[in-house]
Amino acid sequence: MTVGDIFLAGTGTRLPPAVPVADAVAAGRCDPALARAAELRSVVVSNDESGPEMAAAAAISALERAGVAGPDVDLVLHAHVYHQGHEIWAPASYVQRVALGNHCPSLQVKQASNGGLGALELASAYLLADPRRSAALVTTGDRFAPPRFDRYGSDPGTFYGDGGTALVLSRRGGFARLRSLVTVAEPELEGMHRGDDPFGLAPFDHRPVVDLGAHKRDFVERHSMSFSIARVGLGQRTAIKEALSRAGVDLADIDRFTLPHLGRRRLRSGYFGKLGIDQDRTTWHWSRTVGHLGAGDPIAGLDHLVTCGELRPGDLALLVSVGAGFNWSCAVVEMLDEPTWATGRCAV
Ligand SMILES: CCC(=O)NCCNC(=O)CCNC(=O)[C@H](O)C(C)(C)COP(=O)(O)O
Repeated sequence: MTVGDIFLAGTGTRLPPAVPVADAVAAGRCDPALARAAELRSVVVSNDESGPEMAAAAAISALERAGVAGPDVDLVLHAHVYHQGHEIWAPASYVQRVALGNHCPSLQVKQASNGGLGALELASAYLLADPRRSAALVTTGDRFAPPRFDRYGSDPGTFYGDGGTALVLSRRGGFARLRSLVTVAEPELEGMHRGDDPFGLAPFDHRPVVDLGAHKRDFVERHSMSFSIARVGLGQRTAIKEALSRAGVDLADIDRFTLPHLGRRRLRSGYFGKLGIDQDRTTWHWSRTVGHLGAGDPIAGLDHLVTCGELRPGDLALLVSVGAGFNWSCAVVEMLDEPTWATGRCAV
Protein backbone atom coordinates (compact mmCIF):
# COMPACT_ATOMS: atom_id res chain seq x y z
CA MET A 1 0.00 0.00 0.00
CA THR A 2 1.36 3.39 -0.97
CA VAL A 3 -0.31 5.45 1.63
CA GLY A 4 -1.66 8.93 0.99
CA ASP A 5 -2.12 11.17 3.94
CA ILE A 6 -1.91 8.79 6.87
CA PHE A 7 0.06 10.14 9.85
CA LEU A 8 1.34 8.58 13.05
CA ALA A 9 0.10 10.90 15.78
CA GLY A 10 1.13 9.07 18.94
CA THR A 11 2.69 5.86 20.26
CA GLY A 12 2.70 4.30 23.71
CA THR A 13 4.02 1.20 25.43
CA ARG A 14 3.36 -0.50 28.77
CA LEU A 15 6.24 -2.79 29.69
CA PRO A 16 6.58 -4.57 33.06
CA PRO A 17 9.91 -5.02 34.89
CA ALA A 18 12.82 -6.80 33.19
CA VAL A 19 13.98 -10.18 34.49
CA PRO A 20 17.64 -11.00 33.68
CA VAL A 21 18.01 -14.11 31.51
CA ALA A 22 20.92 -15.12 33.75
CA ASP A 23 18.47 -15.34 36.67
CA ALA A 24 16.19 -17.62 34.62
CA VAL A 25 19.15 -19.83 33.70
CA ALA A 26 20.29 -20.00 37.34
CA ALA A 27 16.75 -20.92 38.41
CA GLY A 28 16.54 -23.69 35.79
CA ARG A 29 13.77 -21.90 33.83
CA CYS A 30 15.92 -21.28 30.75
CA ASP A 31 18.16 -23.71 28.86
CA PRO A 32 21.74 -22.37 29.02
CA ALA A 33 22.40 -23.30 25.36
CA LEU A 34 19.34 -21.35 24.22
CA ALA A 35 20.47 -18.37 26.32
CA ARG A 36 23.94 -18.47 24.78
CA ALA A 37 22.48 -18.54 21.23
CA ALA A 38 19.82 -15.90 21.82
CA GLU A 39 22.12 -13.45 23.66
CA LEU A 40 19.23 -11.63 25.31
CA ARG A 41 20.06 -9.82 28.54
CA SER A 42 16.53 -9.85 29.94
CA VAL A 43 12.85 -10.19 29.16
CA VAL A 44 10.05 -8.06 30.58
CA VAL A 45 7.65 -10.11 32.69
CA SER A 46 4.22 -9.15 34.00
CA ASN A 47 3.37 -10.48 37.46
CA ASP A 48 -0.14 -9.08 37.51
CA GLU A 49 -1.33 -7.18 34.41
CA SER A 50 -2.89 -9.08 31.48
CA GLY A 51 -2.28 -8.30 27.81
CA PRO A 52 -5.50 -6.29 27.40
CA GLU A 53 -4.79 -4.27 30.57
CA MET A 54 -1.29 -3.39 29.32
CA ALA A 55 -2.71 -2.55 25.87
CA ALA A 56 -5.26 -0.19 27.41
CA ALA A 57 -2.57 1.56 29.45
CA ALA A 58 -0.43 1.97 26.33
CA ALA A 59 -3.46 3.32 24.46
CA ILE A 60 -4.14 5.99 27.09
CA SER A 61 -0.54 7.17 26.72
CA ALA A 62 -0.63 7.16 22.91
CA LEU A 63 -3.96 9.02 22.76
CA GLU A 64 -2.74 11.67 25.21
CA ARG A 65 0.48 12.16 23.21
CA ALA A 66 -1.55 12.38 19.99
CA GLY A 67 -4.03 14.87 21.42
CA VAL A 68 -6.80 12.58 20.18
CA ALA A 69 -9.93 11.83 22.20
CA GLY A 70 -12.71 9.27 22.02
CA PRO A 71 -15.06 11.07 19.59
CA ASP A 72 -12.19 11.48 17.09
CA VAL A 73 -11.46 7.75 16.85
CA ASP A 74 -13.26 5.83 14.11
CA LEU A 75 -11.77 2.33 14.59
CA VAL A 76 -10.11 0.25 17.31
CA LEU A 77 -8.02 -2.77 16.29
CA HIS A 78 -6.44 -4.90 19.02
CA ALA A 79 -3.85 -7.43 17.85
CA HIS A 80 -2.59 -10.28 19.99
CA VAL A 81 -0.91 -13.67 19.77
CA TYR A 82 -1.79 -15.51 22.94
CA HIS A 83 -4.57 -16.01 25.51
CA GLN A 84 -6.11 -12.71 26.64
CA GLY A 85 -7.32 -13.80 30.08
CA HIS A 86 -10.87 -14.88 29.31
CA GLU A 87 -12.45 -17.37 26.93
CA ILE A 88 -15.44 -15.94 25.00
CA TRP A 89 -14.75 -12.24 25.47
CA ALA A 90 -13.92 -9.09 23.47
CA PRO A 91 -10.54 -7.65 24.47
CA ALA A 92 -10.81 -4.94 21.79
CA SER A 93 -13.99 -3.71 23.49
CA TYR A 94 -12.17 -3.75 26.82
CA VAL A 95 -9.41 -1.52 25.38
CA GLN A 96 -12.09 0.70 23.81
CA ARG A 97 -14.05 1.06 27.06
CA VAL A 98 -11.00 1.76 29.23
CA ALA A 99 -9.06 4.03 26.84
CA LEU A 100 -11.76 5.69 24.73
CA GLY A 101 -15.32 5.22 25.96
CA ASN A 102 -16.58 5.80 22.40
CA HIS A 103 -18.81 3.78 20.05
CA CYS A 104 -16.81 3.10 16.86
CA PRO A 105 -16.20 -0.44 15.58
CA SER A 106 -13.66 -2.45 17.61
CA LEU A 107 -12.14 -5.71 16.43
CA GLN A 108 -9.39 -8.17 17.31
CA VAL A 109 -6.70 -8.87 14.73
CA LYS A 110 -4.89 -12.21 14.78
CA GLN A 111 -1.98 -12.60 12.39
CA ALA A 112 0.42 -14.16 14.91
CA SER A 113 3.44 -11.92 15.48
CA ASN A 114 2.64 -9.86 12.38
CA GLY A 115 -0.67 -8.72 13.84
CA GLY A 116 0.51 -5.24 14.84
CA LEU A 117 1.52 -4.13 11.34
CA GLY A 118 -1.33 -6.19 9.87
CA ALA A 119 -3.73 -4.10 11.98
CA LEU A 120 -1.94 -0.91 10.94
CA GLU A 121 -2.51 -1.79 7.28
CA LEU A 122 -6.21 -2.47 7.84
CA ALA A 123 -6.67 0.73 9.87
CA SER A 124 -4.94 2.81 7.18
CA ALA A 125 -7.25 1.43 4.49
CA TYR A 126 -10.28 2.02 6.73
CA LEU A 127 -9.39 5.69 7.21
CA LEU A 128 -8.65 6.21 3.50
CA ALA A 129 -11.99 4.64 2.56
CA ASP A 130 -14.09 7.52 3.93
CA PRO A 131 -13.07 11.21 4.16
CA ARG A 132 -15.30 11.62 7.21
CA ARG A 133 -13.02 9.27 9.20
CA SER A 134 -10.10 10.90 10.99
CA ALA A 135 -8.30 8.59 13.42
CA ALA A 136 -7.79 4.94 14.39
CA LEU A 137 -6.30 3.25 17.45
CA VAL A 138 -4.16 0.12 17.01
CA THR A 139 -3.12 -1.77 20.14
CA THR A 140 -1.29 -4.97 20.96
CA GLY A 141 -1.11 -6.84 24.25
CA ASP A 142 0.10 -10.22 25.42
CA ARG A 143 1.23 -11.99 28.58
CA PHE A 144 3.14 -15.20 27.79
CA ALA A 145 2.82 -16.72 31.27
CA PRO A 146 3.50 -20.25 32.44
CA PRO A 147 2.36 -23.00 32.88
CA ARG A 148 0.97 -23.23 29.37
CA PHE A 149 3.65 -21.03 27.75
CA ASP A 150 7.39 -21.33 28.37
CA ARG A 151 8.72 -17.87 27.45
CA TYR A 152 12.24 -19.28 27.00
CA GLY A 153 11.49 -22.67 25.43
CA SER A 154 8.12 -22.65 23.64
CA ASP A 155 9.71 -21.12 20.54
CA PRO A 156 13.43 -22.03 20.66
CA GLY A 157 15.47 -19.07 19.38
CA THR A 158 12.94 -16.48 20.53
CA PHE A 159 12.42 -15.37 24.15
CA TYR A 160 9.02 -13.82 24.85
CA GLY A 161 8.28 -10.68 26.87
CA ASP A 162 4.96 -9.37 28.16
CA GLY A 163 3.62 -5.94 27.27
CA GLY A 164 1.14 -3.62 25.63
CA THR A 165 1.70 -1.19 22.78
CA ALA A 166 -0.48 1.40 21.04
CA LEU A 167 -0.34 3.62 17.97
CA VAL A 168 -2.75 6.37 16.92
CA LEU A 169 -3.16 6.84 13.17
CA SER A 170 -4.58 10.17 12.00
CA ARG A 171 -5.53 11.84 8.73
CA ARG A 172 -5.14 15.27 10.30
CA GLY A 173 -1.42 15.18 11.06
CA GLY A 174 1.21 13.73 13.34
CA PHE A 175 4.91 13.43 14.17
CA ALA A 176 5.46 11.04 11.25
CA ARG A 177 3.96 10.04 7.90
CA LEU A 178 3.27 6.49 6.76
CA ARG A 179 5.04 6.40 3.37
CA SER A 180 4.24 2.77 2.54
CA LEU A 181 3.04 -0.45 4.16
CA VAL A 182 3.26 -3.77 2.34
CA THR A 183 2.26 -7.28 3.43
CA VAL A 184 3.39 -10.50 1.72
CA ALA A 185 1.85 -13.90 2.57
CA GLU A 186 3.08 -17.46 2.05
CA PRO A 187 0.43 -19.90 3.34
CA GLU A 188 2.57 -22.87 2.25
CA LEU A 189 4.40 -22.27 5.54
CA GLU A 190 1.35 -22.40 7.85
CA GLY A 191 2.18 -25.97 8.85
CA MET A 192 5.40 -24.80 10.51
CA HIS A 193 3.36 -23.69 13.54
CA ARG A 194 0.89 -26.61 13.39
CA GLY A 195 3.13 -29.64 12.80
CA ASP A 196 1.54 -33.08 12.74
CA ASP A 197 -0.90 -32.43 15.57
CA PRO A 198 -4.53 -33.20 14.62
CA PHE A 199 -7.06 -30.37 15.04
CA GLY A 200 -8.20 -30.38 18.67
CA LEU A 201 -11.53 -29.64 20.38
CA ALA A 202 -10.17 -27.27 23.01
CA PRO A 203 -6.92 -25.41 23.77
CA PHE A 204 -4.05 -27.68 24.78
CA ASP A 205 -5.89 -30.85 23.80
CA HIS A 206 -2.67 -32.44 22.55
CA ARG A 207 0.12 -30.99 24.68
CA PRO A 208 0.25 -29.21 28.05
CA VAL A 209 2.67 -26.46 26.96
CA VAL A 210 3.04 -24.54 23.66
CA ASP A 211 5.86 -26.25 21.74
CA LEU A 212 6.53 -24.46 18.44
CA GLY A 213 9.84 -26.30 18.19
CA ALA A 214 7.99 -29.62 17.88
CA HIS A 215 5.71 -28.24 15.15
CA LYS A 216 8.73 -26.86 13.27
CA ARG A 217 10.54 -30.21 13.49
CA ASP A 218 7.48 -31.99 12.07
CA PHE A 219 7.25 -29.47 9.22
CA VAL A 220 10.95 -29.51 8.39
CA GLU A 221 10.92 -33.33 8.30
CA ARG A 222 8.29 -33.17 5.55
CA HIS A 223 9.48 -30.09 3.62
CA SER A 224 13.21 -29.78 4.52
CA MET A 225 15.00 -26.99 6.35
CA SER A 226 16.44 -25.62 3.11
CA PHE A 227 12.91 -25.12 1.72
CA SER A 228 11.80 -23.46 4.97
CA ILE A 229 14.76 -21.11 5.23
CA ALA A 230 14.53 -20.21 1.54
CA ARG A 231 10.80 -19.42 1.64
CA VAL A 232 10.98 -17.48 4.91
CA GLY A 233 13.91 -15.46 3.54
CA LEU A 234 12.14 -14.81 0.23
CA GLY A 235 8.99 -13.54 1.90
CA GLN A 236 10.84 -11.13 4.17
CA ARG A 237 13.02 -9.80 1.35
CA THR A 238 9.99 -9.33 -0.93
CA ALA A 239 8.09 -7.33 1.69
CA ILE A 240 11.08 -5.11 2.40
CA LYS A 241 11.84 -4.54 -1.28
CA GLU A 242 8.21 -3.68 -2.11
CA ALA A 243 7.82 -1.33 0.87
CA LEU A 244 11.02 0.54 -0.09
CA SER A 245 9.96 0.69 -3.74
CA ARG A 246 6.49 2.06 -2.99
CA ALA A 247 8.03 4.70 -0.75
CA GLY A 248 10.48 5.60 -3.52
CA VAL A 249 13.55 4.93 -1.35
CA ASP A 250 16.42 2.44 -1.10
CA LEU A 251 17.70 0.45 1.86
CA ALA A 252 20.63 2.89 2.10
CA ASP A 253 18.15 5.74 2.72
CA ILE A 254 16.81 4.08 5.89
CA ASP A 255 18.17 5.61 9.09
CA ARG A 256 16.79 3.10 11.61
CA PHE A 257 15.16 -0.33 11.53
CA THR A 258 12.74 -1.88 13.98
CA LEU A 259 13.33 -5.63 13.75
CA PRO A 260 11.33 -8.54 15.22
CA HIS A 261 12.49 -9.18 18.80
CA LEU A 262 14.11 -12.49 17.91
CA GLY A 263 17.28 -13.96 19.45
CA ARG A 264 20.65 -12.98 18.01
CA ARG A 265 21.11 -16.26 16.11
CA ARG A 266 17.83 -15.80 14.27
CA LEU A 267 18.50 -12.12 13.62
CA ARG A 268 22.01 -12.87 12.38
CA SER A 269 20.80 -15.56 9.97
CA GLY A 270 17.61 -13.85 8.82
CA TYR A 271 18.33 -10.12 8.94
CA PHE A 272 21.76 -8.69 9.74
CA GLY A 273 23.77 -10.65 7.20
CA LYS A 274 21.15 -11.57 4.62
CA LEU A 275 19.74 -8.05 4.29
CA GLY A 276 22.96 -6.19 4.95
CA ILE A 277 21.45 -4.36 7.89
CA ASP A 278 23.92 -2.72 10.31
CA GLN A 279 22.75 -3.93 13.71
CA ASP A 280 23.75 -0.62 15.30
CA ARG A 281 20.96 1.01 13.30
CA THR A 282 18.37 -1.46 14.55
CA THR A 283 16.43 -1.94 17.77
CA TRP A 284 18.47 -5.07 18.68
CA HIS A 285 20.44 -3.38 21.48
CA TRP A 286 17.14 -2.55 23.18
CA SER A 287 15.02 -5.55 22.12
CA ARG A 288 17.63 -7.86 23.70
CA THR A 289 16.48 -6.41 27.05
CA VAL A 290 12.75 -6.76 26.31
CA GLY A 291 12.00 -9.98 24.42
CA HIS A 292 9.43 -10.77 21.74
CA LEU A 293 6.21 -8.86 22.48
CA GLY A 294 4.09 -10.98 20.13
CA ALA A 295 2.38 -8.52 17.75
CA GLY A 296 3.86 -5.46 19.46
CA ASP A 297 7.51 -5.40 18.38
CA PRO A 298 7.25 -2.78 15.57
CA ILE A 299 5.19 -0.27 17.60
CA ALA A 300 7.32 -0.76 20.72
CA GLY A 301 10.48 -0.41 18.63
CA LEU A 302 9.30 2.79 16.95
CA ASP A 303 8.24 4.24 20.31
CA HIS A 304 11.67 3.40 21.70
CA LEU A 305 13.62 4.94 18.77
CA VAL A 306 11.54 8.13 18.89
CA THR A 307 11.67 8.43 22.70
CA CYS A 308 15.46 7.90 22.68
CA GLY A 309 15.95 10.57 20.03
CA GLU A 310 17.36 8.04 17.54
CA LEU A 311 14.84 9.22 14.93
CA ARG A 312 14.91 12.92 14.08
CA PRO A 313 12.77 15.02 11.68
CA GLY A 314 13.55 13.98 8.11
CA ASP A 315 14.74 10.52 9.11
CA LEU A 316 13.28 7.34 7.63
CA ALA A 317 12.47 4.21 9.64
CA LEU A 318 11.73 0.76 8.23
CA LEU A 319 9.41 -1.29 10.43
CA VAL A 320 10.07 -4.98 9.70
CA SER A 321 7.64 -7.61 10.93
CA VAL A 322 7.00 -11.36 10.54
CA GLY A 323 4.27 -13.70 11.71
CA ALA A 324 3.51 -17.39 11.57
CA GLY A 325 1.51 -18.20 8.50
CA PHE A 326 3.74 -16.78 7.28
CA ASN A 327 2.94 -13.11 6.80
CA TRP A 328 5.55 -10.36 6.50
CA SER A 329 4.67 -6.66 6.74
CA CYS A 330 7.06 -3.79 6.24
CA ALA A 331 6.38 -0.07 6.57
CA VAL A 332 8.42 3.01 5.69
CA VAL A 333 7.83 5.81 8.19
CA GLU A 334 9.07 9.36 7.61
CA MET A 335 9.70 11.51 10.69
CA LEU A 336 8.16 14.98 10.34
CA ASP A 337 8.55 16.53 13.80
CA GLU A 338 10.21 15.92 17.16
CA PRO A 339 7.32 14.91 19.43
CA THR A 340 7.19 16.06 23.04
CA TRP A 341 8.03 12.60 24.35
CA ALA A 342 11.30 12.44 22.37
CA THR A 343 13.19 13.22 25.54
CA GLY A 344 16.38 11.41 24.59
CA ARG A 345 16.21 9.74 27.98
CA CYS A 346 15.77 5.98 27.82
CA ALA A 347 17.34 2.90 29.33
CA VAL A 348 19.13 0.58 26.92
C1 LIG B 1 3.71 -16.53 17.14
C2 LIG B 1 5.09 -16.72 16.68
C3 LIG B 1 5.37 -15.96 15.42
O1 LIG B 1 4.49 -15.53 14.70
N1 LIG B 1 6.69 -15.77 15.16
C4 LIG B 1 7.12 -15.18 13.90
C5 LIG B 1 7.54 -16.30 12.94
N2 LIG B 1 8.74 -16.94 13.48
C6 LIG B 1 9.99 -16.51 13.15
O2 LIG B 1 10.18 -15.66 12.30
C7 LIG B 1 11.12 -17.12 13.95
C8 LIG B 1 12.25 -17.58 13.05
N3 LIG B 1 11.94 -18.87 12.43
C9 LIG B 1 12.20 -19.06 11.17
O3 LIG B 1 12.65 -18.18 10.50
C10 LIG B 1 11.89 -20.40 10.58
O4 LIG B 1 11.30 -21.17 11.59
C11 LIG B 1 13.16 -21.06 10.03
C12 LIG B 1 13.54 -20.35 8.80
C13 LIG B 1 12.81 -22.49 9.77
C14 LIG B 1 14.36 -20.99 10.99
O5 LIG B 1 14.02 -21.60 12.15
P1 LIG B 1 15.06 -21.69 13.37
O6 LIG B 1 16.18 -22.58 12.93
O7 LIG B 1 15.56 -20.30 13.64
O8 LIG B 1 14.27 -22.25 14.49
